[in-house]
Amino acid sequence: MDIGHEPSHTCDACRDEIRLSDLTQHFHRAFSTVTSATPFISMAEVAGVFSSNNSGAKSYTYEESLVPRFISRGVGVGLVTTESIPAGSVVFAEDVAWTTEEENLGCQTPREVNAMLGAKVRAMGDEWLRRFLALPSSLKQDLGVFAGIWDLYQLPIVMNGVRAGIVGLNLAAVNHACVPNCALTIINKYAKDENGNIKTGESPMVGRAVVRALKNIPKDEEITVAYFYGKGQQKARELFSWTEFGFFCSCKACIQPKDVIEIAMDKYWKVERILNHPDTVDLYPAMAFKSAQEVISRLLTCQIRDARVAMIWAKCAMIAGYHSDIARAIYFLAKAYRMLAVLEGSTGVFYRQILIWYETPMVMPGFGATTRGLSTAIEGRNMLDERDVKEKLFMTAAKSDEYIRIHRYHRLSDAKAKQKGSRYLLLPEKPTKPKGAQKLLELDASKSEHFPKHRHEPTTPETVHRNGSGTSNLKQDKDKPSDNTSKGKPQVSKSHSQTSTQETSSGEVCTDPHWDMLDFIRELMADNLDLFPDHHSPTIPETSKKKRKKKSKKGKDSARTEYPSHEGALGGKGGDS
Ligand SMILES: C[S@@+](CC[C@H](N)C(=O)[O-])C[C@H]1O[C@@H](n2cnc3c(N)ncnc32)[C@H](O)[C@@H]1O
Repeated sequence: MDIGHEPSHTCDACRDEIRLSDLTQHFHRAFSTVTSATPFISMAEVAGVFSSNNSGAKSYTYEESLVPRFISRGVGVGLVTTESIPAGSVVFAEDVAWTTEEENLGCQTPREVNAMLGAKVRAMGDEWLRRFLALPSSLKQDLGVFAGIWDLYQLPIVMNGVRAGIVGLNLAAVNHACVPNCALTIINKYAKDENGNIKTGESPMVGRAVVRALKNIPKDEEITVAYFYGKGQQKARELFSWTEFGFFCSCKACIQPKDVIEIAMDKYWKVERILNHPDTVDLYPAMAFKSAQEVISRLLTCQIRDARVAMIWAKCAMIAGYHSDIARAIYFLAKAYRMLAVLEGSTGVFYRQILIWYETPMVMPGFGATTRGLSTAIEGRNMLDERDVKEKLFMTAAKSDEYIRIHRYHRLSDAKAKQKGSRYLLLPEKPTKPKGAQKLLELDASKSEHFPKHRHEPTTPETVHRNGSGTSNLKQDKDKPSDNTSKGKPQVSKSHSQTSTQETSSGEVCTDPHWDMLDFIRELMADNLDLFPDHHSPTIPETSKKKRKKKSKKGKDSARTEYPSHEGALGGKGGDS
């Protein structure tokens, strides 16, 4: 939808990818749909708020704070700010006139082209016509007044696979930059039938252009947008701008190439191919994530915060989805949509697509092809609240062909992380087989330690604390998987009550709510058959039976007082002990 080419369909560099497997095509199709301008009438209506024709609307934009100024011999005139513009602001939004390539080819002579463009421009209204005719052009004599101006100021775009050219009165002075400070979004208006449905067969009508600030733009800086998303090193970008747009890019990044930008652009070009490759997606997911992490950080370092970065986040989400890793997919999609909200506004087409995937990751193309990354949405949302998740998110510790599931990462406390040099402890994928009841309990205790803390889950561990410390130990326990051990071994409880809360030698409380809760309910059901007539005495593991024997010695009442909140939930008195 931003101007430029559709990577999979128009440029030579991308042509090979089209021949790749279905999956790659699927990826491309998914993105070409959302990146090309699609009919979106309501956005045009929303953008109407910013219309310069609307009285009082100008205060929402910075149109009045822009002046045309000579920039350089390479780029000619550009639009420069007369005051600073905060990131995310709409710099200007305006109606644009446009023609499709087909309409141009339909004309037999330059005179016909001029007449066709004249009709388009007149349709924009008198004021627009007047300002259009005031644009200077040396081609008026050769091509005719309208075509002469049009030719100099049009921006070529691709929409739904159709090549077109647009002209806007402010846009006419906005230059391209490979590292732009603004994002350009084009909104199309399509004719509607009597039922309000878009007449897809008809050429779109006049659309609007919205230019948003991608960063804080200081006074006296030129407003630039990406006519195309530059990738590769300067020579490659120059070649592309020449073949596709008819000028040798003379933006700052191309005139004075800096290593940091050149490396980022080159990496971006390579990583885009890596992320699109079906073998990477399927066989080398960790390599894909690591490459993505590197390129994102490089792009951001160069202040490139546009759809290129959002696209990488989105592609990572698709790779995670391919492996049923909902948690990572959600995180990646959240990153993408937050960035797109600034780029496109909350009603942008790409933004809306990503938001749909964020809400229902299962509808992403290719979702669930393998179950290597199996995780839950809750794990993903919890991760959004975590700091320093890079290691877990991008699986930096994994070998290229590995996939480390989210639940294996156990977050360490700051002190421990500093000591270990890593934020997470990587738990084994398949725990070793437990030997006897003791091992089983050990295993169970460790499971409960790294089980994701669900936001909306009842905070069982807090309620089972007997020492009156309330919530204080929950975080400690989470941070210290091995802290419930004394000399490296877990404190194994001897009685039922001790399995739930156990003071360690270090004075910390061990919690094992999941197992005990189940046992407790089973016991309750067994003891109250009249209340639970359907109860068929479930098979209780050996360990539980032993525990029960021991506990029966101790007495049921004591067990109940250990679990006041559970009892409350089951109709008992409840309350903290
Ligand atoms: C919409 S006009 C922008 C205003 C134009 N610079 C002028 O002097 O009128 C687009 C044209 O500006 C030139 N241009 C824009 N960005 C450029 C860039 N990065 N390098 C070189 N020329 C550029 C190209 O000739 C392009 O066709």
